[in-house]
Amino acid sequence: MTAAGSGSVPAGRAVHVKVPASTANLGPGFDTLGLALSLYNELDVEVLNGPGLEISVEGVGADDVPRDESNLIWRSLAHTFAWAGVGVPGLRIAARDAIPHGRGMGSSGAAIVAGVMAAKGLLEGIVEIEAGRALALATELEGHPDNVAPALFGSLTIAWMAPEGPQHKRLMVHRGVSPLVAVPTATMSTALARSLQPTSVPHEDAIFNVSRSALLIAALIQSPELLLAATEDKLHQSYRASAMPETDRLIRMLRGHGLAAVVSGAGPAILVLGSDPAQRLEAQRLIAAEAASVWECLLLAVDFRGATVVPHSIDAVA
Ligand SMILES: Nc1ncnc2c1ncn2[C@@H]1O[C@H](COP(=O)(O)OP(=O)(O)OP(=O)(O)O)[C@@H](O)[C@H]1O
Ligand SMILES: N[C@@H](CCO)C(=O)O
Repeated sequence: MTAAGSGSVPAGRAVHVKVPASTANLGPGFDTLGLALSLYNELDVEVLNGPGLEISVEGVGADDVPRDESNLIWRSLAHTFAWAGVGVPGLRIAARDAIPHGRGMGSSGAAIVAGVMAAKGLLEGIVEIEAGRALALATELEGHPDNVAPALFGSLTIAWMAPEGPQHKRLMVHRGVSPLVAVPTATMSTALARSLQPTSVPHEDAIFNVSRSALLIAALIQSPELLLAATEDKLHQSYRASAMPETDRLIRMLRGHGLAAVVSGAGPAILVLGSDPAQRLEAQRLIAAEAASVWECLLLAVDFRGATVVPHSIDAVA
């Protein structure tokens, strides 16, 4: 369905977009649960006087990002304009990236959300893009909603697919919950990780994950002391472990010390959900002692705001 908009975006219109990283699954909540984290990609987008596409990228992973129409941010922006029924104008896009690619911190989701939000800002007054539409457009490109929902709305999100499209519920997180993400130098594509999943699982494993997912919501919003039990999983991590053996080994080690460690998204980064700040410092110490050189520990806060877009003066656009 498209919005059949009329009109075009005037030259000189410019927006600034900020999108948080996200960690999906959180153990048992495969393709459903996600948490926004305080690490951000930023973007300036300006409408040119004529046709064209100029993309500049700075920061983490900049060398790997295409500068043409295969760029994920541009594809997402163009997808949103196509839904709006408005032609894409010539654009200058300047990206500053902090979210590492292919680690399980929602870099593709953030790029997609950046494109949707940039389009939303540029189309303001021409075609309005409501929150539910933004989630639908982003999910169409990402394939599953568990990263794009927290990237869009912030905090902890439950996302699910309904006949009318993806839906979400945003929840506040208990203030004791203290995330740490341990990021390795190695990467893992989400597509590869998903290819390792079986098409069906034993009924008892499904029951196991239903119980832990329900418990995990209680642990995250009310009872962080339950996080270790609540982050157990039988739906995805064991099937993917052979593709990321060091991640698997460190998670077992951390969980053996009573810490709620899980694969972050499709990996290979590790998410530790401390029930208080001291727990994640303990996780940081244990990781440094075991695997210092190739793992960077990020002590992050939960982002409660989600993606933002604001008009931007062109004088300030590089
Ligand atoms: N800022 C960006 N600009 C353009 N493309 C990006 C950007 N960030 C990520 N991408 C694209 O997304 C790909 C990584 O997506 P992938 O789903 O494999 O990993 P991820 O999103 O980091 O991890 P996960 O989905 O497990 O959280 C990159 O190889 C690149 O093609
Ligand atoms: N739920 C997704 C998150 C990564 O995009 C997966 O684990 O494949």
